[in-house]
Amino acid sequence: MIGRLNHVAIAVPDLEAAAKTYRETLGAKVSEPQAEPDHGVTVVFVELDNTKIELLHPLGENSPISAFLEKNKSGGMHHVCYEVEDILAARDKLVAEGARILGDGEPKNGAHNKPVLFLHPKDFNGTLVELEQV
Ligand SMILES: CC[C@H](C(=O)O)C(=O)SCCNC(=O)CCNC(=O)[C@H](O)C(C)(C)COP(=O)(O)OP(=O)(O)OC[C@H]1O[C@@H](n2cnc3c(N)ncnc32)[C@H](O)[C@@H]1OP(=O)(O)O
Ligand SMILES: [Co+2]
Repeated sequence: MIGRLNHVAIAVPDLEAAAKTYRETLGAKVSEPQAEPDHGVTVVFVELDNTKIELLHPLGENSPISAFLEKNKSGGMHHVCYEVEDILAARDKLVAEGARILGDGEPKNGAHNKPVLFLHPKDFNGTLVELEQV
């Protein structure tokens, strides 16, 4: 069911500083900040040869990542995103097997304007998993 690793996300306390570190210290190609109000985050993508790093910062009052940054003041690994061909089929299989889909269970378009879902970290070895339909 899951295919390529689409991205690894890191929640950061200072998006501009993190983007500068990846661009200047690590010499990577880094996108401009992209506000994603429907997801309560602003994101920047670091383009690597074999995948992407998504740098995340809270946007708005009810960001789903605010509590995470409260607990992890320097930031930290937040989620992994796997690609799937059919996100509804993936969801139905996961639900049938007892996995918890976060939110209302309906896919919403993510930063790549493709449908995404999130799976509860407690069901996947303490790791927040995002699925993106490609
Ligand atoms: C623009 C879209 C973009 C894209 O790629 O396209 C994105 O990726 S958007 C990313 C931001 N959106 C989300 O993360 C949506 C899904 N996340 C959530 O709904 C919440 O973050 C949630 C429910 C996973 C955690 O929310 P919160 O931290 O407020 O809840 P709790 O404090 O009650 O945490 C419950 C339990 O889970 C542990 N936890 C929290 N976050 C993570 C994490 N990132 N990885 C692993 N574990 C996590 C937390 O420590 C609690 O565990 P406990 O043992 O009970 O302390
Ligand atoms: Co993501």
